Amino acid sequence: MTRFVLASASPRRLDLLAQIGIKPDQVDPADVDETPLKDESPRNLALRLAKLKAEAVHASHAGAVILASDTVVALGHRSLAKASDEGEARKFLGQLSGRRHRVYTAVAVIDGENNMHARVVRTDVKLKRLSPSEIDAYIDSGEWRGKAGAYGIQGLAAAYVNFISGSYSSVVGLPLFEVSQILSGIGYKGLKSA
Ligand SMILES: Cc1cn([C@H]2C[C@H](O)[C@@H](COP(=O)(O)OP(=O)(O)OP(=O)(O)O)O2)c(=O)[nH]c1=O
Repeated sequence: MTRFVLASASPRRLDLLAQIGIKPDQVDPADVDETPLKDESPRNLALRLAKLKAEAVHASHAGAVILASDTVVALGHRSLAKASDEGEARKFLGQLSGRRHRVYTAVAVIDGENNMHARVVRTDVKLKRLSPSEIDAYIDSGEWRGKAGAYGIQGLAAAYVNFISGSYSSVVGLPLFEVSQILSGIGYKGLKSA
């Protein structure tokens, strides 16, 4: 069977792939510059970075299927990526508090013949209005680390999510329906059938 390489350091993405029966032959995270371009929309940022990550890893795995992804939380035209420290995480949570936002996750797959297949999935999410003590407790939990927008829907923050419309798995890090569609489309055989 064609080798499958996950170009991601995210443990969530590995778990999500396992959920649909995919165990990568190798995990080879991509190290790319995630700085947004001037006036780049959150959607375009997620798509560009997912493709960039796939391409960066593709070079060293000829003939393999490569999968990479990127998640961006969007508030209006603003992109909230991973918070770099507690102060930024606190700022992001304050901005998200009580407001609806969008989560864009892009997935990019390069097939065994070097063709790129990419999709972006939008999910709308709302966090309830957070009190200062709720923000403090969440910061103390450390769960904000390494997550776009400084929250993880799959953990403690689930208690604060009062609305979601779209793809839950995409918010966690990988839109499983679209991943499965792309992999079926390229004839990849490692999918678990439902
Ligand atoms: C909004 C949200 C994001 N996240 C995570 C998914 C991604 O891992 C992370 C966004 O950062 P990304 O840059 O998309 O990914 P990453 O740096 O973790 O891994 P890699 O680039 O190697 O693939 O935020 C959650 O786990 N739960 C959530 O609710």
